[in-house]
Amino acid sequence: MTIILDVRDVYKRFGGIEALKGVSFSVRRGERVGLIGPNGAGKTTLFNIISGIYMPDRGRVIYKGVDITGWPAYRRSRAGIARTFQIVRPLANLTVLNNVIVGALLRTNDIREARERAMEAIDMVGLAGKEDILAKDLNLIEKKRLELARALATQPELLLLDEIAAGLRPREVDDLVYTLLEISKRGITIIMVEHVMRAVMNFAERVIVLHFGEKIAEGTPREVASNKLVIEAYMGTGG
Ligand SMILES: Nc1ncnc2c1ncn2[C@@H]1O[C@H](COP(=O)(O)OP(=O)(O)OP(=O)(O)O)[C@@H](O)[C@H]1O
Repeated sequence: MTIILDVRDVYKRFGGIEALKGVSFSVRRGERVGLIGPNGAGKTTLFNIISGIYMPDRGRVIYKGVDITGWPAYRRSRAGIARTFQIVRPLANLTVLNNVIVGALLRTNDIREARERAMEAIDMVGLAGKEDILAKDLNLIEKKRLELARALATQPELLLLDEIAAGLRPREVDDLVYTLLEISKRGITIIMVEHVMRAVMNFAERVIVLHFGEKIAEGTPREVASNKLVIEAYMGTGG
């Protein structure tokens, strides 16, 4: 199986805080990976480094065999790396369709193609029929689906989800995981940063655990859930 992403010995410091201390891992094409860890473990920082918002102090990010460590975010987006954000901020006064078209336009300048991609993405996330609703009139789960559609409209090969299940009820979490599994079946590689264990355990094939900027465990959801270091990390911080 081909490796789509290879994070090699990545370090990142913010002033006196070492947010990442030599993190390495690989992700296979089409894989579903969960990235967990207590608050402040470095998960979002790692996403920011993969998506090009931050540069690492040391280490490399290899995507599809190419060293993209120095690439700006827009270039990574065009190369097929997309992400959703922890706090969903759709353009409130635009319709669902126009919000997703804005996403699609990151990848193409052709408005007709952008519209087509947007309609496909809206369908994939289960918002078909809601194209003309204003984003501000959606409920939380619909806003999450819209955020997902905006990322999908860029036609990603690698999708980074930052706490997409936060704030949802268990039933909504399960519905969203179902949608994500369907998206994964299309061959899109997904890395999920998540505190909602119900989502990670039902979605991920493999889970990577960060704690104080270091990878402390990696394995199937069942393996990491019973890992002593992981249990101690969560108990120690209350995270
Ligand atoms: N831009 C920044 N400036 C200063 N410190 C930062 C910055 N971004 C992250 N940090 C610090 O780096 C550490 C890792 O933060 P990060 O947000 O990556 O953790 P996280 O695992 O995503 O946490 P959470 O689960 O709470 O979102 C924290 O101590 C945080 O305060």
